[in-house]
Amino acid sequence: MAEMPICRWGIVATGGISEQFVRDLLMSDWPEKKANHIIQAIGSSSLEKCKSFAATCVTPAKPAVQPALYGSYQEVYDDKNVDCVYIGTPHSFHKRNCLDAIEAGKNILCEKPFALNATEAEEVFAAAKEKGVFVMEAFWTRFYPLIKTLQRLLHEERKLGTIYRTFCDFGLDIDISSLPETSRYKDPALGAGSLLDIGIYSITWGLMTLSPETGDNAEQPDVSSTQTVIDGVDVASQVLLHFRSTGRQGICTSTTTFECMHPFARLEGSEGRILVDGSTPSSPRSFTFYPKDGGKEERYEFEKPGKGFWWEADAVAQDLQAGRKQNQTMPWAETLRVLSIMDGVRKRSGTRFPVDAW
Ligand SMILES: NC(=O)C1=CN([C@@H]2O[C@H](COP(=O)(O)OP(=O)(O)OC[C@H]3O[C@@H](n4cnc5c(N)ncnc54)[C@H](OP(=O)(O)O)[C@@H]3O)[C@@H](O)[C@H]2O)C=CC1
Ligand SMILES: O=C1OC[C@@H](O)[C@H](O)[C@H]1O
Repeated sequence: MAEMPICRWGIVATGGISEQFVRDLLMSDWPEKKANHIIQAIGSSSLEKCKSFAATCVTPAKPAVQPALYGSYQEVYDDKNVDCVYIGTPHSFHKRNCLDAIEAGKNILCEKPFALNATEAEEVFAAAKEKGVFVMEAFWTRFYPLIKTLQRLLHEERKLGTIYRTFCDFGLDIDISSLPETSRYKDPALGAGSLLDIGIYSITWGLMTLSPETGDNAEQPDVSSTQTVIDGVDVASQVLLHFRSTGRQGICTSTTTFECMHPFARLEGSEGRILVDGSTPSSPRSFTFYPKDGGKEERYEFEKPGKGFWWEADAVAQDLQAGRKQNQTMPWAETLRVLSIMDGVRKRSGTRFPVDAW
């Protein structure tokens, strides 16, 4: 058996998600741990900010290795001791950050959405292929043991019999008008909008539960959609997926105007239904199977100390150890599959980013 890999991370940006990621990786143990992680370097727009981030999230964990602290992202890319760069900037910077890291020969785990549109993502993947580095979208939810169990029950054990429909809603109550103009929830230049931020999870739930394959082998569903747009920012999206080969339908909704109800997802099939719950669709904790014949319900609960970012991080460490350039759970083609669905949704409602070609 291969030794447990060690991954030395370079963290790019010191915002909310970087803090959660770093705190998780500095935990000593978690369920099904498959790798060890070192926070090797941190880069920020300012050295002061970087130091303050490290004092808050790294120092209290007393790690054996103290990270190098930088007042720029480039120094992280250039740090010879960094195996993989984690990118936690707002969406609109992902492409630039990825290209810079690739240029320096670094492997990458980049936050969701991987880019503003599929064209941007293709550019990054082409550069990664050319340079021979690993790149993955940090779609953490897909790496939860809950998801793996659910997919096995649905697609291998046929727990629901013939799958008919999936409903998933991700709602957050965000008073966008009260936020500063520079907020990533408000500024279209930063990729603001409910679809790319949280609608991506509802679409992913539709794909994961209705379609057994991922990436290149997966069916691309027909899509219809509408969006509500206020001040150039979509605040509500409904995306309907239709898989021609099976007739399965996904009703995938999201909004920043209202917190979603719980359970947040319902899967229907010929043998019954499954309700999925957790704090948000990004972080599911349990699901319950209700048989159609009125038999006894079956509940599945999953332990999750911390936030649960280590599962994706472990997967990256294992891929790097094995010399893989893509991850099987979140391959490049799957990132493109989701982005092209979201491109279509935005095209239909006319929500454009400055970089969109249409
Ligand atoms: N997987 C998940 O569950 C989550 C994923 N995300 C994703 O992570 C990304 C970042 O989100 P989040 O951490 O909430 O964002 P924050 O606004 O909290 O932080 C973003 C950081 O990016 C850096 N940055 C660089 N340029 C800018 C700029 N012009 N405006 C704002 N920030 C800038 C800053 O760090 P510095 O100054 O140090 O360079 C800033 O702190 C998004 O793409 C989002 O979709 C977010 C939340 C949850
Ligand atoms: O990925 C995310 O999940 C949780 C949300 O709060 C956040 O806005 C989003 O980026």
